[in-house]
Amino acid sequence: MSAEHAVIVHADADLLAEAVAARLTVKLIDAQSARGSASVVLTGGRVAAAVYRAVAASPALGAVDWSRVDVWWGDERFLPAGHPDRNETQARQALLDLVPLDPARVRPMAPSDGPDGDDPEAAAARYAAQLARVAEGSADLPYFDLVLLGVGEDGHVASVFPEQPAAYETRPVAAVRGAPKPPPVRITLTLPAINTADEVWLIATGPGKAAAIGMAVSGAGAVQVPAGGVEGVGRTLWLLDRAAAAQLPAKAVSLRS
Ligand SMILES: O=C(O)[C@H](O)[C@@H](O)[C@H](O)[C@H](O)COP(=O)(O)O
Repeated sequence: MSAEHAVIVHADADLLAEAVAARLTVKLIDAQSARGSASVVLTGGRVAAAVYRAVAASPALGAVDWSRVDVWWGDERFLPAGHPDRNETQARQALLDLVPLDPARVRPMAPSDGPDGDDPEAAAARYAAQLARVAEGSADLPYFDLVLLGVGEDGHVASVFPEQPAAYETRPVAAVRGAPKPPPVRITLTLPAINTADEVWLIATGPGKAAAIGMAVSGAGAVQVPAGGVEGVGRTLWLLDRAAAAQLPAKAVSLRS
């Protein structure tokens, strides 16, 4: 059971992106001061991209030792390298190419024109092997300080979509075919892998997410509403704007700005 579960609501999408960017910057700094490095798992989507842009524009950007940040992805659209719709491409353009990361510590999921060609199952297995190589001891996964997640209108997180095979998956990485959100072919960490993180932040804006978030926070099952199956080891944060929080009971909201 997560040690802490909180729902923080900000006035609008712009303020949310700035607040999450500030929170992310401090989280990286605190992780580095505690462990010597910070490990973050990125996601895709419009809200995540807005957060990355806000981090890049932050006056505190240089307070992070970017050379000691490990970057993973929670999911990826299975497209050719450099494709503008790849989550890696979006993260690099918004933030990663603007900070002095150690390239060896940035680990994108394989593109569809990479070593595994257009075989997403092989690419998923490759990522699982990469994760295991960096893991300590007998673990299958490295330590994740933080997993960032957007939330879909249907309650998906990463590329774990309701009622799809990845929602039942127990292995850490899965290939996704037939995703309802284009593109149809993806690679994703599964909920068991996501839930090994010390913290997981679910970040969403807009009225279109309100119903799924209301169900997820109220205890909907992880297969029907994957966002409802997210549980960080130390902390689970819902970081929302007012529109996305509109169907939450008042008692569910920890802070409203
Ligand atoms: O590949 C993707 O698009 C993401 O991994 C996906 O999980 C995204 O985070 C949500 O669909 C929310 O996207 P928006 O923030 O754009 O609504």
